[in-house]
Amino acid sequence: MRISVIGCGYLGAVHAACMAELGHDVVGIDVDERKIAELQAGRGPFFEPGLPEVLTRAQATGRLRFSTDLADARDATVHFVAVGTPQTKGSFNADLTYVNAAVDGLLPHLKSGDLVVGKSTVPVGTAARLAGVIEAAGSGATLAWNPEFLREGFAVKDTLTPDRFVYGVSGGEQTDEGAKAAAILDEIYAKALATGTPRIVTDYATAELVKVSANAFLATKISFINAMAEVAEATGADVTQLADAIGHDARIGRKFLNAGLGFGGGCLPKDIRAFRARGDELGLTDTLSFLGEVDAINLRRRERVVTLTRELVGDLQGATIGVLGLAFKPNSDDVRDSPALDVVQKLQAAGATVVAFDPEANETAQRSVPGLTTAASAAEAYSGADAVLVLTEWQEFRDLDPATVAAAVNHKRVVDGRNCLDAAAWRAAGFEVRGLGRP
Ligand SMILES: NC(=O)C1=CN([C@@H]2O[C@H](COP(=O)(O)OP(=O)(O)OC[C@H]3O[C@@H](n4cnc5c(N)ncnc54)[C@H](O)[C@@H]3O)[C@@H](O)[C@H]2O)C=CC1
Ligand SMILES: O=C(O)[C@H]1O[C@H](OP(=O)(O)OP(=O)(O)OC[C@H]2O[C@@H](n3ccc(=O)[nH]c3=O)[C@H](O)[C@@H]2O)[C@H](O)[C@@H](O)[C@@H]1O
Repeated sequence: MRISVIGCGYLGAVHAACMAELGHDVVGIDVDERKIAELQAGRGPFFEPGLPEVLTRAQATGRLRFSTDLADARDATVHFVAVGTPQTKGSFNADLTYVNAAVDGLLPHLKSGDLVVGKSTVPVGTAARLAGVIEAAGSGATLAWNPEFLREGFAVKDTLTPDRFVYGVSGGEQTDEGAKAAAILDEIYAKALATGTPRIVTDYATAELVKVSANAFLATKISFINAMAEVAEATGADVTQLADAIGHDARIGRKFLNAGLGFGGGCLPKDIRAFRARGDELGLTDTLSFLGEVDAINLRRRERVVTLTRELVGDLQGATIGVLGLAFKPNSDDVRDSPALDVVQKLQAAGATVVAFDPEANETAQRSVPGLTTAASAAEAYSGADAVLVLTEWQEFRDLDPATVAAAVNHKRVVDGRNCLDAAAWRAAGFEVRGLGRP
């Protein structure tokens, strides 16, 4: 299959490389020349485990190319749209500027029989509108919506072996057009389907809603456990033991019950806000109002870490804080809406001197917060600190030897923002330890 992927960010670059890995002939297109240059050189433009290997392998076969020119999509018959849908400045709505521009830009290059496949996360109703735009242009191309569920840090594996495929097609699978679109997607994903991966073929609206409701559910699960952390803090209970205990119930499950600093990243926060905004437009304000609470609980955790730090050090003004972790989660260099970076900025605003280290996100964090002081290692970040904050649970921070840290800091105080440290071992090394929802 000849494929184009429009937008080569965290989603599109991985998708393009993995489609070539599956044997397809792929051109990845992005307006960002820096990203395309990095991809052409066989490097990911961001940190994603396994991506450079897949890129190098696919490029060596000649099946994967990258370009900044949308006209290079003209030889492909399937066009994945993987551009960003960020939060609109000043509102909760998804900004559809990039999706609209990508589809408009594709129109002159589409031929009869071509399939445009939306992968970006969009408000329900977007696919039907774009299908109308494509139909009106008269090329004979059609549209499917095939939402993506990959997690950063596991993006290659999640793309090649997802938990399920969802195809939103015009009128569902019963129509000729829908059946044809589903057959094309089946051919593209044949390898994963052959291993029994479930596939749900549905209409546009359901496919769009599957994506945003999955993210809303995950965000709700995290905020639920963080609400329990608040209750634990008020009562002396231990939220980690609570999560283990309720997680043994198979109906609840232990995954996504890690209390701590909460969710961030380029998706969960903006997706729950965009879902609420779409709910308002649909007259469903009350129905989705709980997502406002999910958001509020999540943001309170960031304040809580600042409060705990203030309790430990007394006055934040003039205090030196060693911060371990800047990325929104481990195994990523993504700092979009990173809870860690938010805490850093709050500490700075309160007058603290922050020295931060992240194994992969120092650079992205500095781009996002110019003037941020980053260290070349964890040891450099915590040396001389009045308190050490662990804000992203990288394995190397879990593995820190408390005695080594104790010998380097100014005061033995640690805030475990991700409940990832062995509190007893740190206390044994003389540290005052504060966690979120743990005594
Ligand atoms: N990052 C993730 O883990 C996942 C993201 N998604 C969704 O996928 C979409 C993309 O997300 P990310 O890859 O994280 O965003 P991103 O910001 O990393 O990448 C978007 C890319 O699109 C490019 N772009 C914008 N307009 C363009 C145009 N007209 N033509 C060509 N390229 C253009 C940008 O330069 C950028 O490189 C969003 O809707 C997101 O919600 C869905 C599942 C997972
Ligand atoms: O739509 C998207 O872009 C993606 O959003 C999330 O993936 P991702 O943002 O890569 O990362 P997650 O692993 O979901 O973590 C999100 C945030 O929640 C936090 N989290 C996660 C789990 C948990 O138990 N507790 C918790 O605070 C993480 O630290 C992180 O900040 C979803 O998991 C993906 O299925 C989805 O495709």
